[in-house]
Amino acid sequence: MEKAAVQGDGLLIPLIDFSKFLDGSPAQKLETAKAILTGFQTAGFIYLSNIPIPPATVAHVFDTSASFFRLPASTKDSLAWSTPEANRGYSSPGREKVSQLTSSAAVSALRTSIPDIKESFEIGRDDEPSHPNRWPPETEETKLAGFKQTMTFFFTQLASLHTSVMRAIAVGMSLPETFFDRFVCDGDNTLRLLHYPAVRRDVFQINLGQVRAGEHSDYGSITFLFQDDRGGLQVQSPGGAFVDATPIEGTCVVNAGDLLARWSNETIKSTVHRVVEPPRKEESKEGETYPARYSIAYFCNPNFKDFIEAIPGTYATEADKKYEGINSGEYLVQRLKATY
Ligand SMILES: O=C(O)CCC(=O)C(=O)O
Ligand SMILES: [Fe+2]
Repeated sequence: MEKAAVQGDGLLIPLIDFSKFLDGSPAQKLETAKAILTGFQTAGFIYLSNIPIPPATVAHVFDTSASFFRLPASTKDSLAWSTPEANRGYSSPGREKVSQLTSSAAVSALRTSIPDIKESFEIGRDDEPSHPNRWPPETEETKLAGFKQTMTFFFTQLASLHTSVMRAIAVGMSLPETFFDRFVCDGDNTLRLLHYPAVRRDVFQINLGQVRAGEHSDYGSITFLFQDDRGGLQVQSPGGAFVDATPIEGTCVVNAGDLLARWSNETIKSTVHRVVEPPRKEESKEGETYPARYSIAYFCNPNFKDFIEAIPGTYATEADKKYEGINSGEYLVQRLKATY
């Protein structure tokens, strides 16, 4: 049986060895698929170990990301994120305020009062002529040689992992293993590099409600999240408390997004999470700083062209369907419009 990665206040996030789905016996494969589905149905979050992406690859992406964020602000600003339709480029601290508020007026009011302390860089699929990626220059000065290649390679590896995890969900649901393949084959996903700059500890005392990333749920099918060892990610329990999702070396956090919750007729949960100041290790002193935190999120979506309606087996009769069908791309753009 799998172990718990996180446990507290009625929240249990399982730690699952994904190699048992990919390379295990038929019995191990089925057991792993069921554990993955159960994790998404109960916590909305799982941790996966032994994913088929080598730790050295992930470490290299983290190093490359840190080099990007060291660029001068003017260079980063020249690559600015432009529109929800493109959803590519750089967002300076305060640009995006993730939250559960849906009116952009309410989000704007919140953004000006307590902006998230973070900057990010979004990369989409690179074969989209109408929405080109905003690649930074790979020159002597930028020290970013190989940036585009590193990121596009990682993007492709994660697109393939998306397909594999959706296969596990299909097997868990007793659907044909490749049921979701045709819905995720386009790779309409977003790789987001995240940097939470070093911040004085007292900022969190002075501004009540100050966070590194506000509470929110993700929008798409599933998100893969790689975090460094700083900590600060928290996941909301069924009782409403925020529980630390402590980093575990060699694992990746995977959470279900709102569109998968809707697609599964709410049998899968899209759980609220946030990033706060790291857990206290010793008594804090005025003026001390928390070091920078880096994370990498890969937001997966059903193909933007696809129409998403309740997965077979998640409803008994038409009347049990909780939502109308919706186009995947339109859904995402509508969600992004509210937060930028
Ligand atoms: O940085 C993290 O650990 C979480 C980021 C996140 O939840 C997001 O960008 O959607
Ligand atoms: Fe998130």
